[in-house]
Amino acid sequence: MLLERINQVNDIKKLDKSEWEPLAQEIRDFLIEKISVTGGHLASNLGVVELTMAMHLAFDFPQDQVVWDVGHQSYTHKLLTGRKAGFDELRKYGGMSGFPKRKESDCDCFDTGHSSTSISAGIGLVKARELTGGSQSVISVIGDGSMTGGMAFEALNNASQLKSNFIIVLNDNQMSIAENVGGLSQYLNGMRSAEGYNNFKEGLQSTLEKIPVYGDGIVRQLKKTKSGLKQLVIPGMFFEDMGITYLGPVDGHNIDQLIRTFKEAKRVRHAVLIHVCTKKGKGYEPAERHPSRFHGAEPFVIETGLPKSRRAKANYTDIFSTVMRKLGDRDEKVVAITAAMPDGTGLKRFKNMFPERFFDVGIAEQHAVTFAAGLAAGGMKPVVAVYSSFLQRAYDQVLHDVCIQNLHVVFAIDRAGLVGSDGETHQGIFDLSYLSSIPNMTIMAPKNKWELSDMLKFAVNYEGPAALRYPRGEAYDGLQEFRAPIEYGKSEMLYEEADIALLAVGSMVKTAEQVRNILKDTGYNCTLVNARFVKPLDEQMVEEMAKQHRILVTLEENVRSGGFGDHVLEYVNDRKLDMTVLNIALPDEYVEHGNVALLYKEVGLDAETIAKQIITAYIGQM
Ligand SMILES: Cc1ncc(C[n+]2csc(CCOP(=O)(O)OP(=O)(O)O)c2C)c(N)n1
Ligand SMILES: CC(=O)[C@@H](O)[C@H](O)COP(=O)(O)O
Ligand SMILES: [Mg+2]
Repeated sequence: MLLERINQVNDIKKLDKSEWEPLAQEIRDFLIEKISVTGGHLASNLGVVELTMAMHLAFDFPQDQVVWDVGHQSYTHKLLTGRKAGFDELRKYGGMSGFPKRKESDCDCFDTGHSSTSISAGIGLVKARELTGGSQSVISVIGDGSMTGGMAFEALNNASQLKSNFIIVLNDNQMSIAENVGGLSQYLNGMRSAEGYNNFKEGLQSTLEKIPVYGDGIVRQLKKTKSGLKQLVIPGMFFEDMGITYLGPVDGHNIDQLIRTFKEAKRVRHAVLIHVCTKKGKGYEPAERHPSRFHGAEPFVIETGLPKSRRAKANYTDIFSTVMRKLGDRDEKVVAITAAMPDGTGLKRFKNMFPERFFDVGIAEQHAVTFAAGLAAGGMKPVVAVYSSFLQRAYDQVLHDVCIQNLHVVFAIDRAGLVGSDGETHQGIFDLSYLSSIPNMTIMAPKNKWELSDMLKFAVNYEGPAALRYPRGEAYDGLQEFRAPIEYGKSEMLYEEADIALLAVGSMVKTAEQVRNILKDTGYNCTLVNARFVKPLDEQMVEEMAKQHRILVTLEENVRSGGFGDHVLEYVNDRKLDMTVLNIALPDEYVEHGNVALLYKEVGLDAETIAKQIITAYIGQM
């Protein structure tokens, strides 16, 4: 086992060249075996095994610095930097993260999780190197999908001004999570076909040489120009024209070729981009065949590639998907937008049924939102389906382009709340705070699967910006008996008693039901209200509750700061209502990766902890 000899950074350099290929195979086997148990980002990692090995052979970590874009493909890097044992606890609470983490290793120089940040961070490291007189290499590794994000373009624009070495590795596997889309992807496809390019170049050269008297001279002259014939035959030469040297395309599974190219790249005295072509899922047939399915895989059976457990119940994404299809059918004005996540957001079925009304804009949340604003201004009814943590990117677009103009854009915010294994970069725990500060915005959260359906229909028929947020995972199918029509700004009374009132948002209604049962078993009366609307606040309901309750408990799966509870508290204080408010929410902290049920306990959002807190607060009122 070669992997037994890889225990710390740079151990790979002690191997004989003949051992590189067998090591690549062992790394693949290791990743497949471990991820089949823990789950994780398999396909992207299988694609960059040789690329990562070549980097570790050509550079010296931790002196040299690599920034992994998104970071979901950093597993081989982790393996080669002394973290082999961490794979048994990959993405588990207290275990190794699925993303690069500075606190985990000095070989991780920058934390990532959201896409398209690596070139900006890399430029920052380069400038810091220049200012401190360092000599290390700085490398940013970015995928073709992540390269479609606006930040990457902003950074390229800036990188072209660098006067010292900066290496950008563009890992082109023709895939985002789904197939990569758009003009850049087409452009890269053109460059990727190296054979076609080389044939064309040779064909062009021999045609030119045939021109009597002048032909040879033209060819000589062209070869002298900065990028020679390439400049002539590749339209635009986007990177070179910007002042960034382009090297490639390079076979990303050929370690020799990669090392040679890295050596060449190190000599460049400004920014250089190496275009590396890889196969997503390489070496594991199910992942090669279904790279999207194995992008972020649940535990699976290695022999078949099938998930180890089948979901018994529909999740919120499934419900959203079904209702969107119906809405698309009923109303030709309904259009759907995703930023490179047709599968994750559940828009794939809408795409298949209404391809002309479906838009995958690439990993470009900011553009997605302003594009939706344009659609709304043009009379359409756009639904932007997006994960809560990724919408953070588009705060200004929501405010400036949608809400100031009061445009009718619907935000279907999936993965709102704790998402689990992806950890702090992906927890959707800020949206209630960042959205509720924006005038004109309406915010809803469903208590169960039927309410998601009702709220989506309501939002699509409402005039103005409307957001609905729902969590990752299984849709709650309890409380079916409560299905009053959605009324703008109105909450829903579920159980009316006295003394203690629970006012819960979305996913926390289910928890509040459990809390209420615990409290009742302990001998306390307890009202339960489903908030439904986070904005506007149902002030009338709050006033009513102040009449019969000593304590009002707000419950939300969002940070406390700026969240629903904060607004309720503000109202109660402003009106001097005679009632104590207890805000149950997430603390002002980032929540790390781990199983969601466990995380709830850690942050005090589980029913038992909440019930104890309420009893303590209530007794304090006696
Ligand atoms: C801002 C943001 N939006 C969406 C995502 C979700 N996401 C994670 S990886 C990925 C695709 C990345 O494609 P690429 O960079 O080509 O890497 P590959 O998986 O193909 O190696 C997407 C859309 C994200 N991490 N960050
Ligand atoms: C790395 C990344 O951002 C995505 O792959 C994310 O992990 C997907 O999360 P879901 O599994 O919740 O769709
Ligand atoms: Mg890709």
